[in-house]
Amino acid sequence: MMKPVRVADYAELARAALPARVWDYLDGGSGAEWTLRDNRAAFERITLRTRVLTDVATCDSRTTVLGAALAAPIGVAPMAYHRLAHDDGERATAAAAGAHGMLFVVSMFASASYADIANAATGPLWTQLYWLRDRAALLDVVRRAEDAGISALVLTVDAPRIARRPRDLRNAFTVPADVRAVNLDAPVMATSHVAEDGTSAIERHSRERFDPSLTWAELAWLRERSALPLALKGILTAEDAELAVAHGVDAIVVSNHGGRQLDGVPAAVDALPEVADQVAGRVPVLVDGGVRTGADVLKAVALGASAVLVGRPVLWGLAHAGAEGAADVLAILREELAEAMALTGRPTLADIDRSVLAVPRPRTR
Ligand SMILES: Cc1cc2nc3c(=O)[nH]c(=O)nc-3n(C[C@H](O)[C@H](O)[C@H](O)COP(=O)(O)O)c2cc1C
Ligand SMILES: CCCCC(=O)C(=O)O
Repeated sequence: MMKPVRVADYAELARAALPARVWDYLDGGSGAEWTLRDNRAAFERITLRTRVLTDVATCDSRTTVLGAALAAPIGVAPMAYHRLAHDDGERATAAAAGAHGMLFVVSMFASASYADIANAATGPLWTQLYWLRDRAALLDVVRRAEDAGISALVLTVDAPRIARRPRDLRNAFTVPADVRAVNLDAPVMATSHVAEDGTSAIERHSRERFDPSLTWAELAWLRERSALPLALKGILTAEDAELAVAHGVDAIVVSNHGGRQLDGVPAAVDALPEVADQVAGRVPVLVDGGVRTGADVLKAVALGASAVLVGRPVLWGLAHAGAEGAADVLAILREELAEAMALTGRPTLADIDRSVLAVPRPRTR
């Protein structure tokens, strides 16, 4: 292939670089992958209203989210095991995000230590958590993150367990022995590496270790033990957004886990207005799922997002060319966002409101 010029170009490069079963784990979704497809289709249904002659000589995409100063309202979504994509793993991702003034949300299942990631980082780092049955192990991860200077916690709430993902079931997917979630103690992790026909080790592992009995009231347990800001990731309704604010959460990430949890929930960008309207600016609202172009970022901001998170494309870049590939993916998004701002006549993020959105075209499917 010629030099990649669109984020989507990196998908084919990554597929060619990775073993099929690893590609399937990164690329795949749950069920019939309807929600996975709709995350993209929903962005493509939204058309834009341009304004002209507004002086777009300088377009400023800088913003601050939970104290993190960003060059653009873009971050890397938490994803497990970046070393599946490239040996340099999360250290490369941290360098790439930092090079573009973007946020990196480190997964609880990162394959590099928080300390090593922080050493490679030049920008803000948050970390994602799953609520483990073993509270001591959960707290241990929080302490490691705090010690490394991580500045916010993102609790994922759409995964009381990891959903059935047909590709991983067919492949009996296991995490390779040399790729480890090193911020979790070995005994906690053991089952992720054990093969068993017709099962996914990740799904099995989540059933053993994640605590599905978590309720709103118990969030206080974590708040009492860490002073870091707390975001909830995986909110899709106004009701849960209101509960999150009522429980003192500092930010919300509207997400369907990249179409990897309940198949049949709406596209993330379609759920965003409901959540943003309910929250009404009380806390920042972020969104992830299907962001592949700078215009997608602009659409999300118009619908009320303070920032977007980008998942798979960062791993595509890593798989193709390590830190350089991941950095190029982020560079393309940043350049395309600046272009979308200029060509819609919105030179600042504050100018990007719903007036930039045309009435969505009717669905044709
Ligand atoms: C390979 C992979 C691993 C993921 N691991 C995690 C994780 O450890 N924790 C989490 O909260 N979300 C995880 N996610 C979900 C992402 O944070 C994010 O919601 C999703 O990938 C965004 O959609 P996109 O890939 O279409 O950009 C993972 C997604 C992928 C593709
Ligand atoms: C046990 C690791 C879970 C990673 C995850 O959230 C995903 O694959 O979507």
